[in-house]
Amino acid sequence: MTESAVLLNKHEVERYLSYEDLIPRLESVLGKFSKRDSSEIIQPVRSVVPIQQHNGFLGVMPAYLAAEGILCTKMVTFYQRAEGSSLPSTQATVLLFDPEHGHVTAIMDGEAITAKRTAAVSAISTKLFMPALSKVLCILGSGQQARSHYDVFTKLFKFKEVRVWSRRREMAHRFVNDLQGPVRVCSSVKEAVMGADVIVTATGASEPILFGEWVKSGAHVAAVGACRPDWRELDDVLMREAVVYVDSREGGTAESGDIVLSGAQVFAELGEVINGSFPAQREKTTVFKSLGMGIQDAVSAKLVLEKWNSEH
Ligand SMILES: NC(=O)C1=CN([C@@H]2O[C@H](COP(=O)(O)OP(=O)(O)OC[C@H]3O[C@@H](n4cnc5c(N)ncnc54)[C@H](O)[C@@H]3O)[C@@H](O)[C@H]2O)C=CC1
Ligand SMILES: O=C([O-])C1=[NH+]CCC1
Repeated sequence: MTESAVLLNKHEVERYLSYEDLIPRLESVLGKFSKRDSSEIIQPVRSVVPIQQHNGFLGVMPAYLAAEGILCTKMVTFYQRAEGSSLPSTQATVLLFDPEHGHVTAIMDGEAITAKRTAAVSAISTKLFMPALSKVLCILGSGQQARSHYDVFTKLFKFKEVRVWSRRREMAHRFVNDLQGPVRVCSSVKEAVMGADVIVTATGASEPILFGEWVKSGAHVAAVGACRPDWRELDDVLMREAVVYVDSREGGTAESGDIVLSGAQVFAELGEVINGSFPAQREKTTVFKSLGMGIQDAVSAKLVLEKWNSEH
């Protein structure tokens, strides 16, 4: 049956996936997921195969959303690349299935889905947790995630200043040269984050780069990197002093070095705030620790296929 599957490349997926359509679908699915009704949503924690010889990992991320009729899996590889490598560190393919009969209905690029849905979920966290009258956005990292976060954050929020730091200054300049709006390149993480209201960490770091002593009280940190239980982006001080939210409690406690190694307590899932079970503690310093979820890929892929169907 796979010969009838729709094949969509990165360019097509990018064209069909808009943040306007994606954000409400993600809010809805995260809220439902956090109710833990297994007759509605089944999504195990990602299975990860380490590729030790090559500093990489293969993750498999299945999800079934019964009410929406979505059966999906993403296969994603993520590698720790040497400085200066031009290869993407995150690459992915998404398969959609017909849940009734089990055949594949679509095979699509997952890089654009991963970039956009991760940034969209961080934007949802930011809408809920950032301090009122936030003025300064800081992005740590200058790769795919940094770019998608810049795009959606500057689209949705009105920051007066945007700063970027990258471990190689020339990469930060390259990042800024590709953008329309003004962005200040900073020479250190400390310079970039001091006084920032919203901080995005989207790096391949495996040791802390963001220290609590630099983070303004009440700021919101959307922490996207360090998706292995022995990797860190944030230090113990930040993790223990902030109110910590996650996308999934199971994912956070299995996969996040920032949570596991700091001993920080998870306050709530993002979906638990969306569905009203837990409050958004906007007045406190908050960390949203994102690991990525199969349900996020599933609703994104379904949206892409719907758009494609509407044109064919
Ligand atoms: N939470 C989620 O759902 C997702 C998380 N990720 C993670 O987000 C991070 C960024 O991913 P991409 O933007 O796709 O990667 P990328 O390779 O496009 O960008 C990585 C950035 O991190 C920087 N970097 C690498 N090693 C570093 C180090 N030791 N210290 C400081 N900076 C370092 C690079 O210079 C680059 O700016 C990765 O850790 C990746 O695994 C990726 C996809 C989804
Ligand atoms: O959710 C995702 O696709 C990933 N999270 C960490 C690396 C890839």
